[in-house]
Amino acid sequence: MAEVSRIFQSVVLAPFSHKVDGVSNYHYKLYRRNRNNIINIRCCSSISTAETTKFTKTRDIPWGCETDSLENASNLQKWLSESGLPAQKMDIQRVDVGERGLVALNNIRKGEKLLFVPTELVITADSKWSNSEAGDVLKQYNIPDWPFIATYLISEASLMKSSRWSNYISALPRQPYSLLYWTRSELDRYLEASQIRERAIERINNVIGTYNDLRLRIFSKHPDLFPEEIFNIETFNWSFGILFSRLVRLPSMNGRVALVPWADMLNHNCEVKTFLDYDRSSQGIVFTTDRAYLPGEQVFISYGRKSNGELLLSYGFVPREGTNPSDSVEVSMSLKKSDKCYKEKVEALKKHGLSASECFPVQVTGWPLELMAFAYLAVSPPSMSRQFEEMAAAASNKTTSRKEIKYPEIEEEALQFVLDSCESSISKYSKFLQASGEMDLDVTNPKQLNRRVFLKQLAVDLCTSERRILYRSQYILRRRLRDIRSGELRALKLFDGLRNIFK
Ligand SMILES: C[S@@+](CC[C@H](N)C(=O)[O-])C[C@H]1O[C@@H](n2cnc3c(N)ncnc32)[C@H](O)[C@@H]1O
Repeated sequence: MAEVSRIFQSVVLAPFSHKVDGVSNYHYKLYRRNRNNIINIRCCSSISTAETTKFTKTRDIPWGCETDSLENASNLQKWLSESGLPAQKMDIQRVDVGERGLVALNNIRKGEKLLFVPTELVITADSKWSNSEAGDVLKQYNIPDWPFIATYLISEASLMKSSRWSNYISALPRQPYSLLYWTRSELDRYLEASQIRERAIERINNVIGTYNDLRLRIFSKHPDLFPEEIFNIETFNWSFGILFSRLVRLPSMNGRVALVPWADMLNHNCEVKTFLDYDRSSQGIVFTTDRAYLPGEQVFISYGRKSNGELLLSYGFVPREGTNPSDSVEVSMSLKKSDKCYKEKVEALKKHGLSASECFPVQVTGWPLELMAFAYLAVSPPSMSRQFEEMAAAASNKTTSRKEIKYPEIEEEALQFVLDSCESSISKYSKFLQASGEMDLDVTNPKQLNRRVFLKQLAVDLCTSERRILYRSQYILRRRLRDIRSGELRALKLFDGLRNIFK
């Protein structure tokens, strides 16, 4: 939900390399409404690193529910009202976008505050542990909020009815949607063209690294409090999947991260700007509507200004093409190894925390200053070596002054370099999109087929939207280059004309 996924990258305990000694293997069931069709998926999946694919004993997640279960949602609703949630103007219902969601019961005005979930009904790193001994041990280790809450959630879930959160946990999806649950071969097969594949692999490895760190440092020393049957990579994948798709950062609570039961039934809409926050006057979690809703309409919030790739990564869905104003595509750019100044340029980039290959986000509306600075550096000749440092600094977004740098003498080459990078990306997307019709011919297992159809559809939606942005950039770049070249041609003609006069 609000801007949390990126934070994870910096807070997980990830001193571990990508070497993994345990790999997860799931059996799970997915029921997914995709646009107008319901696709039913039941399959087995595994998460593995590139190097290792070791299958361990299958362990099912014994808590949570199907992603569209209304029965569990109504038990949650009942428990929340009994626990102090005020009467609501919304109800959990089956919806077209997001399977379950909150639907207006009455007219809701624009600018109205909704929800008022009391802080006692919110899960944070300060929540009371039902197993207080386990909580006390974990607190001694100074664990960051994400892995701390992930462990808390598993601990509470394992206590089933004895946990005060049992009605909440029973209404959480047993298999939340996100790229965390795609196998390595699925990521390679469907997302090869998109940079989001790298982010997904990094995230999967971070979760495994975090779990391994907790296991080595804490769980193995307290097996009575953290038994492996409960605290294992499968349950950690589940709890991190829940956090990625439901945790919110509350700006008015000093940026605390929290799981907010009931509020986390709200689905995302790219056009909506309102988000969840703590309201000091009512001392509850609220959001203020930025449009009116009629009874029966689904109410939405914003999970943050995220690209389609980021939404797929954390939440497992891709908005309809052209509906996400925050959509962007990561374009990869690399220095040429044959560059005479390759070493000096790499050195300059290194000083600013960059490497010879970098990715930059491109939007329909344009590209960042950093991308142009990297392009200038990539094409600059040895005679400009004194400017390498300045270019590398501007390519890194760490500089405080985000001044646009311009080198008219190499602008054409730099734009051509950006165009080449976009075109090489476009060809990867086109290759995938062309082949996607034939991709499933080799499927022999019908159960796998449904999953493949579903994942492929998500990948096709993502790749189509990312390629669309690149097409737009290609158009703008070609026009700029044409203008520069025709300007040069005019200047050349003028020069020739003058020369003829003086002759
Ligand atoms: C915070 S939960 C929202 C409640 C969720 N629908 C449920 O029933 O538990 C986030 C999940 O809802 C679904 N979702 C939210 N917004 C969506 C959208 N615009 N399109 C499709 N699915 C969406 C995704 O599965 C996502 O992982």
